[in-house]
Amino acid sequence: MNANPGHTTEHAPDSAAEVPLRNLVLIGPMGTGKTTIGRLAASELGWVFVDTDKEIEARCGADIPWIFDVEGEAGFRARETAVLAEMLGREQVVIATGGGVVSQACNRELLEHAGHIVYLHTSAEQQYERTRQDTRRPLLQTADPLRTLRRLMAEREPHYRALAHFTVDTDRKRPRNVAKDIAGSVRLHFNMSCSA
Ligand SMILES: Nc1ncnc2c1ncn2[C@@H]1O[C@H](COP(=O)(O)OP(=O)(O)O)[C@@H](O)[C@H]1O
Ligand SMILES: O=C(O)C1=C[C@@H](OP(=O)(O)O)[C@@H](O)[C@H](O)C1
Ligand SMILES: [Mg+2]
Repeated sequence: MNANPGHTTEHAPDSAAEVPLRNLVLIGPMGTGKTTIGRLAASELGWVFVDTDKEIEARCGADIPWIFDVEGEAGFRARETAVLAEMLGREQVVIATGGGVVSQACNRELLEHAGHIVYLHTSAEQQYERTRQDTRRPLLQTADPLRTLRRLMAEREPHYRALAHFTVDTDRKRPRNVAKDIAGSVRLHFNMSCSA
């Protein structure tokens, strides 16, 4: 019983899980601009930027093609889950994920408890145009990368859509403008003023 009914106290949450962390997570297929736009969105918001692929490479001391070659995709996915779990525990961070993050049920579960999730979408043709000169995506080193991109999209898109709070089409849009739209959606989601 409260002996002093007029007195209010701050309610301390029972566990850290009750506190919604303010972070932004970019999901979407290869070549939609998660890495490029994530960096710009972080600078719009004044938040820290992290890219799970870069973090995996830094921790492993090897690049993604090497990890796929030596450890297989399964080895890469295990590293990705470990990095994702750690990044999602941080505040005011923009996290660019790799396109395959939604392929693992454990990652999808982690993402369900993340902050604001934005799905970057673009056509398969644009994805192909943006990635075809780059040999650092092992899953696209196939005879027909456009077909691979379409197959991966068919498998993964239901997950992108189910997880996202906000979806942006990046076709024919400048990364800077997309980043501004995303920063606006973050401010709305967390009820932040422009200077927050
Ligand atoms: N909105 C955009 N318009 C044109 N090119 C873009 C756009 N966003 C990204 N790019 C280019 O596409 C390539 C892949 O972008 P990246 O950020 O690495 O994508 P992701 O991380 O989603 O795979 C880069 O060369 C980048 O400069
Ligand atoms: O779609 C995928 O499975 C992958 C996407 C890549 O990241 P980007 O989406 O940033 O290219 C990278 O994580 C790895 O090559 C696997
Ligand atoms: Mg990337």
